[in-house]
Amino acid sequence: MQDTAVKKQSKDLLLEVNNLCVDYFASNGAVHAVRDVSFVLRRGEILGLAGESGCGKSTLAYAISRLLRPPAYITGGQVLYYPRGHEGGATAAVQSKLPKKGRLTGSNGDEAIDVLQLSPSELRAFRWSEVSIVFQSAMNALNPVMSVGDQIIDVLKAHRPDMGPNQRKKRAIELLNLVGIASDRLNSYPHELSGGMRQRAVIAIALALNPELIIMDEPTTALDVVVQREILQLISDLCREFNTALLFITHDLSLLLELSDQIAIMYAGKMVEKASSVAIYDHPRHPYSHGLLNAFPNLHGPIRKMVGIPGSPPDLRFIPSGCPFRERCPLAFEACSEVVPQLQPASLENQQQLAACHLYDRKFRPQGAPSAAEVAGAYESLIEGSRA
Ligand SMILES: Nc1ncnc2c1ncn2[C@@H]1O[C@H](COP(=O)(O)OP(=O)(O)OP(=O)(O)O)[C@@H](O)[C@H]1O
Repeated sequence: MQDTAVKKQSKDLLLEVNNLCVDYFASNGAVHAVRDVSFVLRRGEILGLAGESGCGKSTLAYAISRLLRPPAYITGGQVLYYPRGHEGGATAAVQSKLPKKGRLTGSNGDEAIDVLQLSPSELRAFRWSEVSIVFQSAMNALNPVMSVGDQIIDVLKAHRPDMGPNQRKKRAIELLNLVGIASDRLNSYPHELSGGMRQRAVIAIALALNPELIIMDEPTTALDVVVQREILQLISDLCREFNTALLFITHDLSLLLELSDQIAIMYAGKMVEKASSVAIYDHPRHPYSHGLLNAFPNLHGPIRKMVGIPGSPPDLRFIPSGCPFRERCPLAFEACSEVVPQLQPASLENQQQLAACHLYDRKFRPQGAPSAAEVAGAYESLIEGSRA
């Protein structure tokens, strides 16, 4: 029974990122923006990526979608994409543009595409039909001199040559309705729509070709809180309805708690914790995750005392030895400046909650992991100390 379950789970793999590294070769030194990041994303899963500004979230998203431009270079690692089977909803025209030759065998034994090796034409097919990308301030990226309907129809024209004009128009109306925009807005121009509606139109375009994965980088930051929540709910409902996986990036961890199945937390280019949203909310293990969780107001759950994290992240050109968070960590000890911690299960009870922190490694801390209260207390003392 268990074997079948494990096999089925691994069959659901959609994206596998292995030891990805990205540097910006700036004139004043190489900025190590993404450092040895590994994670998997399953079909239909919503993964939230959080971390302070500058920790490498956008760079990671650009690297996965092969949108990096010099001076950014991928200096190591692998991005594997597991294409859907024949039963999937993709159009045959689009499927055929993905390479058949040179496929690798992924970690679950299935055929995988090596995204970092795709040719420009394969990349175009991959980006629209398999992966849609919505980047920061996307709602201002709509073409101001084209109606929203025509912008959707344009995407269909380019990628669905099998569709006739009537089918394309019908699909554009269907997509607008899906995101809560009435059909009579088909001929509206972006300036005739509110910010929230423009963002909905962008989501409709992202969904146009039934992608398997949508990557969204801070898509709602320009909106007020109420509209932001409506849009997040819409995104989550649509992803659940179509079993679309979502990689959602924000610096606001509280937004991710409701939206995501899994949350990954980045600090100074590294992934420092990955777990289900419930586990992160109930008991964040990495001291950085704890600090981040208490740095934002939360609309639900018990009231938490907002404390913030004193100090600032390191310059990514000169990353300190050992744990990159140690200089701000209230519980850092000797090993933290000597050994780089690796992501590993943080507790025996939950092997799926991974943290890159020596506090959870018996080799370095034989007395066992600190309790949540201990981490909170250590933060309070740190803050008191920084005020004194
Ligand atoms: N063109 C560039 N040249 C040099 N360094 C860069 C360049 N673009 C980004 N960086 C640096 O790379 C690091 C990661 O940036 P990135 O934008 O990926 O972070 P982020 O977590 O997405 O931040 P934000 O939430 O502010 O978008 C930062 O330290 C940033 O200063």
